[in-house]
Amino acid sequence: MSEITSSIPLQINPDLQEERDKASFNVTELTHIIYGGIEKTKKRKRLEKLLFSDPFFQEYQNVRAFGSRSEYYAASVKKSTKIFKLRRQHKWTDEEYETVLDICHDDLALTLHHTMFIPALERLATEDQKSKWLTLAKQYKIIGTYAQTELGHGTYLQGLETTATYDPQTREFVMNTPTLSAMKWWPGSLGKSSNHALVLATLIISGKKYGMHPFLVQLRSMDDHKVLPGVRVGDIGAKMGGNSVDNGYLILDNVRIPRNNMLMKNAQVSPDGKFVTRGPSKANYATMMLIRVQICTMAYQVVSSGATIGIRYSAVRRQSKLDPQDREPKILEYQTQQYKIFPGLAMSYAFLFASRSLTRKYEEAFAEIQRGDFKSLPELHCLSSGLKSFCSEHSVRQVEIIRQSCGGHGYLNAAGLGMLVNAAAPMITVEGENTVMYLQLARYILKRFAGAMSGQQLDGSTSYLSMDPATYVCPVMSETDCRNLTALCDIYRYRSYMTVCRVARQVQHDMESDMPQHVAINKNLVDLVRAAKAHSYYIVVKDFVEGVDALVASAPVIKVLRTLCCFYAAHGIAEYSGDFLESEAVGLHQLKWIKNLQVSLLGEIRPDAVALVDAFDYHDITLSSALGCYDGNAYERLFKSTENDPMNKEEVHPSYYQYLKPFMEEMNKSKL
Ligand SMILES: CCCCC/C=C\C/C=C\C/C=C\C/C=C\CCCC(=O)SCCNC(=O)CCNC(=O)[C@H](O)C(C)(C)COP(=O)(O)OP(=O)(O)OC[C@H]1O[C@@H](n2cnc3c(N)ncnc32)[C@H](O)[C@@H]1OP(=O)(O)O
Ligand SMILES: Cc1cc2nc3c(=O)[nH]c(=O)nc-3n(C[C@H](O)[C@H](O)[C@H](O)COP(=O)(O)OP(=O)(O)OC[C@H]3O[C@@H](n4cnc5c(N)ncnc54)[C@H](O)[C@@H]3O)c2cc1C
Repeated sequence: MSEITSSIPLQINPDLQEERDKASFNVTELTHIIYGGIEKTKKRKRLEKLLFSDPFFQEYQNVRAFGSRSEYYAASVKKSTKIFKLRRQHKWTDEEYETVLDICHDDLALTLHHTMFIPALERLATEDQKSKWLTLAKQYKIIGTYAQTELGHGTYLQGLETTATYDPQTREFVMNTPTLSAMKWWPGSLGKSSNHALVLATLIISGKKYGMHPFLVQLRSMDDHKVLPGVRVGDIGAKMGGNSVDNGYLILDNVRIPRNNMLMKNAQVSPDGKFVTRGPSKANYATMMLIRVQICTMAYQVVSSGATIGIRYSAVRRQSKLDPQDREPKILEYQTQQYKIFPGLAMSYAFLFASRSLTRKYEEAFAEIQRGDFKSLPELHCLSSGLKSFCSEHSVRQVEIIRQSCGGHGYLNAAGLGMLVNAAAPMITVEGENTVMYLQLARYILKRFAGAMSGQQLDGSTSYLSMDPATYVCPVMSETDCRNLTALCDIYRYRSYMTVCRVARQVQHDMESDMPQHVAINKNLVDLVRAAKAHSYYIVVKDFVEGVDALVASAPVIKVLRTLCCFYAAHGIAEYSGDFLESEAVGLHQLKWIKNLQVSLLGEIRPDAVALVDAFDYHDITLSSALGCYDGNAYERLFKSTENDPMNKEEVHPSYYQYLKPFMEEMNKSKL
């Protein structure tokens, strides 16, 4: 009788325990730093316990893995409503609620209600409108979404075709979808869940267009959820990931809404049809900016989850031989394995500090904007556009590398990595496609560079563009200098300066050669994106260095974070060495030293790798990975996961009787 069972051992896998025993620092201390203090960590733990003591959250994982699209959506609606009810029952603050959403770590069917609908009402509605709709939305008496993108246009907002035509007779707006390409297409939670939508449409008064504005439109009956007259709405179909969300389409046919359903904080239409604006026209883009900032935090969560799975699994998986006399080593011992996974580990901490710094800047600027002071809006727009693109691009790519590093098992849904990559992939597209957002940053950088050239003193993230490049000497004079974080940061800064300078001069030269501006810009788009990427890389490295420098922590924690920071910076220079050489931020000698350092740091990080991911303190249900579980019993958990596979329900699958049996009978009878 075989001894093989799918029961999970109670003890931690000794291979993982061994890793934890040799950590050079206190993991709990680092966890507190990550979550913003001991109280916050404790609160998160309490919330985790409360949520996951409900068996539903475990069952949900099975539906997610094995259910049909419709079952998965239904379970996710259930999950959303459970969380909403718990929020009310326990009177969670906004911060506690955000923590719960982080713990849940995956798309809720009603996600748009809290990620965009409520924030949009908060930012775009007048106080009167807020007291009506925001209150209803926060009490879940209405469920809404943010319907901006159309089949024909997502990026180019000036191209949106949905119209809101003011009728002064009835004091209503008439909402219309004039063409196929004008139908709303993509908004999350639109297809089946929402009964209201914030529809972004072109305002028309007396035949004149006044740009894009937000209109609150009821889509479904509050009695039976049936679609209202003039509204056509549905789900747009299965996607690569995020299939718990009903991204939808919406067609409006002469749907009339009261005048007061236009959100009028930034622009108003008076009863007799007069249009008045307050603040800059881009104030209506405020919700997008918020989510761009949040995507940086999501990118941190994505890459740190991937790193946790990859590192824990690599510490319990043994394969092949290093020392012919010894047993098979943990795959984490292979330098190549470290080279695949440790960049994701270092990136996690880099993005933690960068997203924290960006969030702080956003909050400061938002407070100013609330007071009617918009001066920091352009800087914030460009910083958030660049970092949103940089963090999403790098995190998704890195998690895919980690998935590959887990060999065959990484390809299983039970590993959690494929689902993570597919769920995270849209971060690259949503809230502004990355290339387009990099170009927004590049446009800003070019203007600032031109300002610096004409003697303006710059401040904010681009202040370095007023540097005198002639004074630059590579600050790495010897191999030991390579560990100097400020020196590494200076190298990034100079690379960015030179990349910006080169493209700015090229654009200027092209324009001086009588090329129309749009032709000159398009001819240099690739280099403009390069400049935006170089700038964003510099900002992330700078935030990491400054974040570690400012940390109040024990010496071992500071030491390990400095090592990671050094590795992150050195790795980037090694990976993009062509750019760094071309810009003469480093010479060949420096590059060689930095590459040596990059590889030798792998060995320094190795003993602390497991502890560094343990510090993220992800709950097993949050990670949802047989390979990345805290106890390291990966094989048992993989085998256990097959029990829930509906394919294994019957000893003989019904398809046998339907197809295989008759086929085999026919084959057996055949004389050929
Ligand atoms: C394990 C953890 C798992 C966690 C979960 C994992 C994964 C989750 C994955 C994904 C889910 C992520 C998030 C979920 C939440 C929401 C879902 C997504 C919702 C959406 O997806 S919702 C639609 C978003 N859809 C866009 O995002 C459209 C992008 N397209 C634009 O945004 C514009 O169209 C633009 C900017 C390209 C051109 O706009 P335009 O044509 O009007 O302007 P123009 O080019 O003329 O520029 C004139 C002047 O405005 C300035 N300017 C522009 N924007 C500004 C702003 N915001 N603030 C201040 N200034 C701004 C410029 O800088 C310039 O300034 P200047 O003139 O001084 O140079
Ligand atoms: C999962 C998911 C959820 C979403 N949720 C919502 C939602 O809730 N609400 C909502 O309103 N929308 C939503 N969207 C839509 C999303 O915001 C858009 O898809 C996004 O803004 C990109 O626009 P697009 O699809 O028009 O891309 P496109 O602009 O068509 O991009 C296609 C290509 O064209 C290039 N391109 C376009 N313009 C330029 C340019 N000016 N310069 C250089 N290159 C350019 C891009 O770089 C890209 O390579 C969602 C999308 C997804 C995938």
